[in-house]
Amino acid sequence: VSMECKDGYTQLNQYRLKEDIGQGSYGIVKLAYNEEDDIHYAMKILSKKKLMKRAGLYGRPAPVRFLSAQGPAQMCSVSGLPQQTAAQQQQQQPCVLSRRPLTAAASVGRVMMPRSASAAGRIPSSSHGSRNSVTAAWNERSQNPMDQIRREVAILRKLDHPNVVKLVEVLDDPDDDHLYMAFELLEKGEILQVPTDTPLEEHVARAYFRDIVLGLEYLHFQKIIHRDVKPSNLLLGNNGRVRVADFGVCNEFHGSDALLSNTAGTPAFIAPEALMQRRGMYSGKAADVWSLGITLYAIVFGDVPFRDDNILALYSKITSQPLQFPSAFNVSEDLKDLISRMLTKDPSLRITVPEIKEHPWVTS
Ligand SMILES: COc1ccc(C(=O)/C=C\Nc2cc(OC)c(C(=O)O)cc2Cl)cc1
Repeated sequence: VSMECKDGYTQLNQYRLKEDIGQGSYGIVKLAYNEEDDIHYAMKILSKKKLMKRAGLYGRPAPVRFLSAQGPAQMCSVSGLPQQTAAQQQQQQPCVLSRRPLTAAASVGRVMMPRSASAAGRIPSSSHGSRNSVTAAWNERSQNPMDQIRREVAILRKLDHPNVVKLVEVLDDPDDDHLYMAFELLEKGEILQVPTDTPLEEHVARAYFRDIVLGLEYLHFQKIIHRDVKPSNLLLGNNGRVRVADFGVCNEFHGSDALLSNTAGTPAFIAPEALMQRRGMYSGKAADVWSLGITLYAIVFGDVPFRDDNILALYSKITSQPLQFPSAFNVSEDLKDLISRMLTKDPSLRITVPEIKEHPWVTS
């Protein structure tokens, strides 16, 4: 992997890295021009050091930071959480968990709550929320983040479906702190930035939704739970087709469903059963359906159904607040019926992917 600068651009083997086109808890995504085939790709760039720090396995633990698209990262004291603006919450910007106990789950962006964290977000004193809770979370998935990345790459390599992103190449130079993942470029990017005053019309939402359901059905068939379905992980190509992206917190399972116990994903999209006080194991497939329901609601109404600047209030709404539709929108009864069935709080009563495929709104 040779890195050099050519008139301001970074050259990475045959790829010329250009502007940033994506950003998230994982790192950044840059537009990359491949000089060998004269084609543009999406180059996801991960920092190994950052990954190791996040897992508390490398040097000083990363401080708890809230990276928001707007302002600079603000340090937050462990005792209290900074009030996140709703927009920041929606920016789904990441929060980096440190080894130190969090009084409440970080409200913005994707969180990996150690198994021991209760819905209150407070990590019970018994676990001290120190290394053991973070490594408890990682143990659930793997000993260290490089294994996690290797698993993510192994999963991506085996996936081949029109509604799942296509990993083309991985560039990993042991001497370079960065890991590069080249994906086929989906030229139009995220299907919708939420919140927005200009949500999708029903027929557009239906076309995208059909693609996403087929992608999710394929993942579940491949025994993978995505665990972070949300608009920013749904990418649109010039051909009008949508692909599911970002397998950074996905789970592989054996048998007919994953039985999950930790909490992962983006707060506004996390299923109620994953947040219950005395939660047992819960179905991975049903939790993906919930996130898909929040996503469908958001692309049609322009915002998520449950939102609060305070993470604990948000979790309380997700688990207890009845679903409401904004009266200002005139959407079909079929669509409201489908969303209601996907956002049924009891996972055992929630609609399943096969049933979604047969729903009148999807087939109409
Ligand atoms: C406006 O034009 C735009 C065209 C393309 C993009 C774009 O591609 C953004 C993110 N891309 C990705 C992110 C991923 O994870 C977080 C993964 C993955 O790990 O699966 C794969 C891809 Cl491709 C953005 C704007």
